[in-house]
Amino acid sequence: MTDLSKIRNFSIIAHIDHGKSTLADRLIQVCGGLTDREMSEQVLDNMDIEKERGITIKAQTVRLNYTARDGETYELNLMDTPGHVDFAYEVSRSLAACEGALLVVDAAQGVEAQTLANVYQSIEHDHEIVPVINKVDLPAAEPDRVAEEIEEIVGIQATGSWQEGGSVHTSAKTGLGIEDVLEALVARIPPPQGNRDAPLKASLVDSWYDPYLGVVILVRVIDGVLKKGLEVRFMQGGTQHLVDRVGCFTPKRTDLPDIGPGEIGFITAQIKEVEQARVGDTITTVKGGADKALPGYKEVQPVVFCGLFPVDAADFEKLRESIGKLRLNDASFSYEMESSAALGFGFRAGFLGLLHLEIIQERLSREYDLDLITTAPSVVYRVHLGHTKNEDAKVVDIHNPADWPDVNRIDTVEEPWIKATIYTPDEYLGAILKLCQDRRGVQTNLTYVGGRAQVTYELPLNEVVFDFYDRLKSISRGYASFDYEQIGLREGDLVKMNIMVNAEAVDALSLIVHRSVAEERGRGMCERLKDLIPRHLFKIPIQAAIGGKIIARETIAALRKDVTAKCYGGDISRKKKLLDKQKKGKARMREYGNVSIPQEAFIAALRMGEE
Ligand SMILES: Nc1nc2c(ncn2[C@@H]2O[C@H](COP(=O)(O)OP(=O)(O)OP(=O)(O)O)[C@@H](O)[C@H]2O)c(=O)[nH]1
Repeated sequence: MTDLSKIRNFSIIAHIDHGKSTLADRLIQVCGGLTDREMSEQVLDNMDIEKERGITIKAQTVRLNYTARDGETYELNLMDTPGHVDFAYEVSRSLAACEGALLVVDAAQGVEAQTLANVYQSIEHDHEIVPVINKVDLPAAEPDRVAEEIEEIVGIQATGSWQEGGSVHTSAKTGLGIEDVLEALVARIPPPQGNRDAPLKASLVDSWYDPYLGVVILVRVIDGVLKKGLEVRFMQGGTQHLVDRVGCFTPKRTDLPDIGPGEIGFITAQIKEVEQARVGDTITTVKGGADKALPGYKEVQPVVFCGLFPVDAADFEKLRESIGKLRLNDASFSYEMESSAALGFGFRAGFLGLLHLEIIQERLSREYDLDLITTAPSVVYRVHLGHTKNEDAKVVDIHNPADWPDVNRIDTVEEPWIKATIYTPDEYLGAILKLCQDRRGVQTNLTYVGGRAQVTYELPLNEVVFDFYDRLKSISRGYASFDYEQIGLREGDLVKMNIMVNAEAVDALSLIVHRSVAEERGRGMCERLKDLIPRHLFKIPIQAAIGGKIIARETIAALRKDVTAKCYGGDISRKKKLLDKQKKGKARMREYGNVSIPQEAFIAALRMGEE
């Protein structure tokens, strides 16, 4: 157990690509945590998807021993935090476990919106923030300008040398300035406080499933000592467990005799499901435990929902198994079985946000080799129902258009809103304002900082879950950054729009939309479907309707005659091949009002496209 004054707990805040992982690797290398060969792989981002998309999903912590220039050896705990708004709660729990943070800013790019959100959180946790201006080796680097920008935008000192309270200049690539980062950490980040003799209080920072160890729990001990063999109680979850392993990551897993106050480490306790080890819970001893849990616990609720269906109906069991496995490691997404006339059996799943949805979807297709159809994402609507002869008035939360109540019973509908902060080079501002305006946004602020604009909008979440982020990226050629937080429910004139093919409603294409944009969306959808559905022998009307009212219509003209009949006269084997091919094709079609709709059409129709 280390003397409290020799411990430093910190996290790294950085915008994607500003060099967080590279810097972390360097810190590990300097502290001798790994050999060169082991360093050849980036250590902190360990999932494929994280690597490819450059996003850290699960927090990992590394304990480093650093012998400083003062001759003392310090225990540095580096807490990696997920870098995306969808995981804001996990971020807040990780930050709460630290006393300080490194703020890494690219010397050529400067401060970005997403960095800001995390910095503000860090400031809220009373962190000592050490600015690190990275990539000073780049020809385009302007460390002095960026230092001024940090002062101006973030409001912390960044000019001057790090010894004077300014920023550390580094190149994580060449290794320049890495020791200065470690010295600045030791000198400027305060040591943790805690009482070894008080009842045990440890904060559950993160948990994940390990096939060999079961659920691994990352903890920050506040008071008391965590040891193997201790009977512990999870104060929020209400369960009891026997601690059977205590340790840390260096980054290799290393067993320890105990974890004392101020320290970060992991425990295992024969827990089978991450659901039982909820982030934010307080761990104490069964005997003589603490009587009050640590503040800040929150149960996370999914906010974005969508249907997940296998393209090949025969894959349903495989999908069920795979979803179950993923859920073992991620208690924040939920799912239940759903069936759709168009898409067969599948699941309705809930996510923390769009990125979370994409990650799960990608893992299902990549790790489990599943071909999936995802229905349009939906948010949770609060619907107020009036009373009827037989039923009292009541309030229901709806996240599936299929469950939308009868219009006549609906009094009012509320929808979730967000506050979005967008940070963009000037030249794209006009197009971005238009996009926000088109999505029912209400502008609340617009400021300019060093040739870039920061604009805040209040937007209905349902306008954002569609393709807002993709559109934003495409109109700003990738330069705009976007960040959001939820700001509660507001009443809205929301209606269910059905899409009918040959007079039959296609359930998978139903949407909840605001009345003001319904016609435009309906028209877009009908136009796309017209191109996506092959011609049949009869005329096919495609309609968008709200209740009984048709708001948009397209017609697919009939094929005049059976053109295939005469093409393939003689060759039997060729004809057979063709029939086989047709049969396979049929399996991927869905019948609606006698119309065969190719599977691809659903996917393409749901893509909002470049309207
Ligand atoms: N020239 C230069 N490139 C750097 C430096 N530090 C990192 N990079 C490069 O910048 C890119 C992003 O670095 P990462 O360390 O993956 O960035 P990150 O902030 O961890 O990004 P995410 O993990 O994607 O959030 C990589 O191609 C690095 O090689 C540096 O000091 N100089």
